[in-house]
Amino acid sequence: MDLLNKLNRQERQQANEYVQGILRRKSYLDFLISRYSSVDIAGMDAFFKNILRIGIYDLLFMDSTPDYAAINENVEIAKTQISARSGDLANAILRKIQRETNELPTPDMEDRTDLVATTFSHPAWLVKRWSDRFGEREAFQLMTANNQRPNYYLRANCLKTSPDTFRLRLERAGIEFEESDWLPGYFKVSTLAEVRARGWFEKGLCYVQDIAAGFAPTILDPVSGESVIDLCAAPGTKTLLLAELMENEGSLLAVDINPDRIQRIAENAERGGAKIVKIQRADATEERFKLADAVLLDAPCTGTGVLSKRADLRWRRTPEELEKAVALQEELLDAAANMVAKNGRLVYSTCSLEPEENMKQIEKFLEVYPNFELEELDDYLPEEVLSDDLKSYQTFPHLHHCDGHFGVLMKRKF
Ligand SMILES: C[S@@+](CC[C@H](N)C(=O)[O-])C[C@H]1O[C@@H](n2cnc3c(N)ncnc32)[C@H](O)[C@@H]1O
Repeated sequence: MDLLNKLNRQERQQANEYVQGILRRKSYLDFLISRYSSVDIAGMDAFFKNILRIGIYDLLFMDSTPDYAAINENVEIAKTQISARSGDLANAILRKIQRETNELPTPDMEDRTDLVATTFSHPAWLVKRWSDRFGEREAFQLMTANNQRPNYYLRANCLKTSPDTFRLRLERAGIEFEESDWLPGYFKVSTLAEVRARGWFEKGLCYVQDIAAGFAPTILDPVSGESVIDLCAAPGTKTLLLAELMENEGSLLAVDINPDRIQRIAENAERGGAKIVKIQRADATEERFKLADAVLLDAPCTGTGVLSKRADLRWRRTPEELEKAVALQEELLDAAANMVAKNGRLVYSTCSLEPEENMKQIEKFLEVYPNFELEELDDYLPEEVLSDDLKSYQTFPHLHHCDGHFGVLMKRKF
């Protein structure tokens, strides 16, 4: 973290590109290292392995880095930071890979799951889970989408500007964008650098928010004067959209358990002019709140819908983590149900693709809480993201070209 703070903005972006990119391709890069190195990768010094990963990633996936720079710079680091011998070894490996770029070996493990996991750089348990569920072909498409550099959506902050004015700003600045027809005010861009350079984030004119992340506040549909609780709110991107939809009138309580993340809600609300936001640090499973007209539970989850932007998650999540997430979501849903006033609304959302965290979780909930009922969502969202009964949405990176999000809207009847 200290090192990151010493970098300027451009260097930070580049560091992020390397970290995310290498994490997206880690198994495949390691496969190449094991094929081209005379030293066994299992016993290889971690720093040296990372130098090789960067060098190979540079050679194969970074068009902006010339091959000679990819080789020389990484060889030099190995030489000066480790030893002359390591420099020689890095040089031999990287030069051979450069020469053979067009005929690189493909993974050839006997076990099918291992082979696919190495080829697509995903953990074996996810490969198995997704292949069983979607079939191999579609699982390949999903993993391929996860390995792409992500596009970003900018959402115009309607407390400070309008979609029309913001579109004009983008046009005048010569920033290429694609405007979504799913929700108003979302503009897809391929890089954030130019928007950052113009200071639009600091001025609160726009936020980075995937279009599918906008679905949950949209279906909660809060109006001016209502009381709303955003139960797992940090860093507050959905809170800000709620404040906008409420036209800054009413009461909007943003709750989160994490002290560092909660600070970011305050910063974002201040920047975006979301004046009605009150912030409370609390464990939502324990704290009692006044009944609200509408509650958003954007639950902590495995994040398997956002593996392109959060490449690290694929290596950190495990089946045990999935079980833990499901248990916490169940507790949070219990708590949320007791915060909704009669005739009030509850939205449950995740950025997961896993049924246990999504519809199966809701089915269990509805068995315990017959006073809640699912609502249809076609008044709010395009049918292409809705289930057949129109009562839930689920996006997939390979089908919808955005992050994978799930959500439902429930009404409390009695
Ligand atoms: C998916 S993130 C929320 C993202 C946020 N809604 C947004 O759009 O910016 C889930 C959040 O739940 C919070 N959380 C986890 N357990 C919690 C609990 N028991 N009570 C309150 N917040 C909790 C985490 O700190 C995390 O910030």
